[in-house]
Amino acid sequence: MIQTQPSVQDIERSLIKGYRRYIWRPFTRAINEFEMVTDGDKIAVAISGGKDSLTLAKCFQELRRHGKMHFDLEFIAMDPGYIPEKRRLLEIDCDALGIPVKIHDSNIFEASQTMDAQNPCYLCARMRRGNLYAKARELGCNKLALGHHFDDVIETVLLNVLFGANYKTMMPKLRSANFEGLELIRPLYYVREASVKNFVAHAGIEPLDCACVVSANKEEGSMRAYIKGLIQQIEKKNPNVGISILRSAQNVELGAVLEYKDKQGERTSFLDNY
Ligand SMILES: Nc1ncnc2c1ncn2[C@@H]1O[C@H](COP(=O)(O)OP(=O)(O)OP(=O)(O)O)[C@@H](O)[C@H]1O
Repeated sequence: MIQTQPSVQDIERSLIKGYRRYIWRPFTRAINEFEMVTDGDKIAVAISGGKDSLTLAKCFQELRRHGKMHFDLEFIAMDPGYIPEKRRLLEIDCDALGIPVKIHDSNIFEASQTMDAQNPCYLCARMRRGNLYAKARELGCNKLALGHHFDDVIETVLLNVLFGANYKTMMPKLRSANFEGLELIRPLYYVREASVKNFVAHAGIEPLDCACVVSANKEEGSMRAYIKGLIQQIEKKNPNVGISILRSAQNVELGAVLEYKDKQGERTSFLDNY
């Protein structure tokens, strides 16, 4: 439902005032703690049109305006083959939020379905990432910022443990293996999804939700929804469970695991040094 539209200035003010505690501070904390931005950077902010990336774009605009660092921004959106209404909504939202987005076309929806009709989502995600890196490079950027948030991070940890039989977190930043010199950053790392939802509703924006024409990522989607529900259940007993899951990635004791893999995939068993 589209609500009364506040002005861009009102939205920007609310981000650093009303949402200071829940969005602005955790955003700047992640930027500083993980050293995500340095002077001279040119950052491509990837906008899918969803609530998270729209919020991320506003955070970056405010950081450039109020922060001490000097950096450039590009706002990029890849149209993977959205239906015209979705494409239009993306344009309307960016316009209402004062985000000068550059939209480029691709046929990723169609290509991933043609190449792997059974499981197009995996391919689609990989092609999407590659496409965004390539666009960022074309625009002379050295960083690509994505809208993943705190809940994405902790859900990923549990998805990996409960369904993937591995312990892996989503990293706040990483170097691209295929695009040398490009880094991926996730500045909403400490921002809760609920806060993003509130902010976007307050801004009177109707974000794109699932714009996928396949909607075949049901399995991934339903597992993630299940994990989300699970975390909400546990939060009733332990409101800090989310932080606990996040912190678990900072407290891994190598002396108390059976085996671990290093960056090259080399395995070490506890028996090797017993
Ligand atoms: N078509 C796209 N164009 C540009 N960036 C994209 C696109 N799709 C995804 N991204 C980037 O990748 C991130 C993660 O994608 P994902 O599909 O998980 O998010 P989403 O649920 O579609 O949208 P959002 O994260 O914006 O709410 C997005 O936050 C955004 O930064």
